[in-house]
Amino acid sequence: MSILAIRDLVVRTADGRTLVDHLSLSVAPGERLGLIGESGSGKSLTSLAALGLLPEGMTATGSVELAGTQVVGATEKQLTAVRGRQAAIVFQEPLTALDPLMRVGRQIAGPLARHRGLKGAALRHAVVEALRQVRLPEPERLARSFPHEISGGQRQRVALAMALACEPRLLIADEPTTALDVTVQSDLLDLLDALVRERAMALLFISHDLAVVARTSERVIVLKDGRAVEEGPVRDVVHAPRDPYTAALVDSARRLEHALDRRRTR
Ligand SMILES: Nc1ncnc2c1ncn2[C@@H]1O[C@H](COP(=O)(O)OP(=O)(O)OP(=O)(O)O)[C@@H](O)[C@H]1O
Repeated sequence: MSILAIRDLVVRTADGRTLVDHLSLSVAPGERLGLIGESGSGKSLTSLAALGLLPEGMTATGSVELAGTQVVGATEKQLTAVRGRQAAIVFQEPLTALDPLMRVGRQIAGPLARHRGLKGAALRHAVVEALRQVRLPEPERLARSFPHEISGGQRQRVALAMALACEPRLLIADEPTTALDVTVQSDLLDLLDALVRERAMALLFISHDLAVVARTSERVIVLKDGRAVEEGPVRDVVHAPRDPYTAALVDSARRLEHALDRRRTR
């Protein structure tokens, strides 16, 4: 059974505009699926719909089954039972997930206490361990910091530690490295890849960047104007795109790669 099965998902605004248009996708346990498309293609709305987190006024129809729970039309109580434990999300901007006025350690302690029932010394130990698992140096010191006192890359690792605290079976990563500079981005992708493999977690990786998706995912779905235009193993899609839109994405990724290569050899 899939950990996430989306069928005929339609997301509309209150005034009736269709932003996601009959999208179907599924993620098997342990599978890594990439969702790619340019800005505004509906990637984020799809990821939010998967967790029942669509913005106020938007409606979803169709079916979104997350670990066997129907998310479309679910109550907040039903959603709370699957969020975190079954699936967790990391966003492009880690500050979205972090409270600027709370020390990092306390923020990670929240989900750990709720989901694992830890407290006192055991909770403090688990917080440090969670920070260590996302390869943060000096986790004891870091736990005492406020989000603004640490770097962007460190903040994204903290957001990742929070998402992993409940040991979800599916991690949704929505452009998690876009706000970071290139070397930090590369380190975070390596970390994400290692964590997903170590924990045999499924991954839904969302990005506008084909090179990044190729690095993180086995299979990819190409989204354009809220519709899936192509789907297949990453290798096939990159080497022999069938849809003209995908071909254009591949072409621009190649041109960028060549330009970078030329700069490197200069
Ligand atoms: N709260 C909202 N109200 C109205 N329209 C919205 C809202 N959120 C998103 N949209 C519109 O829905 C469409 C899809 O947005 P979405 O954020 O899913 O795109 P995306 O592919 O994730 O793009 P990006 O990479 O820029 O985040 C866009 O046209 C966007 O303007």
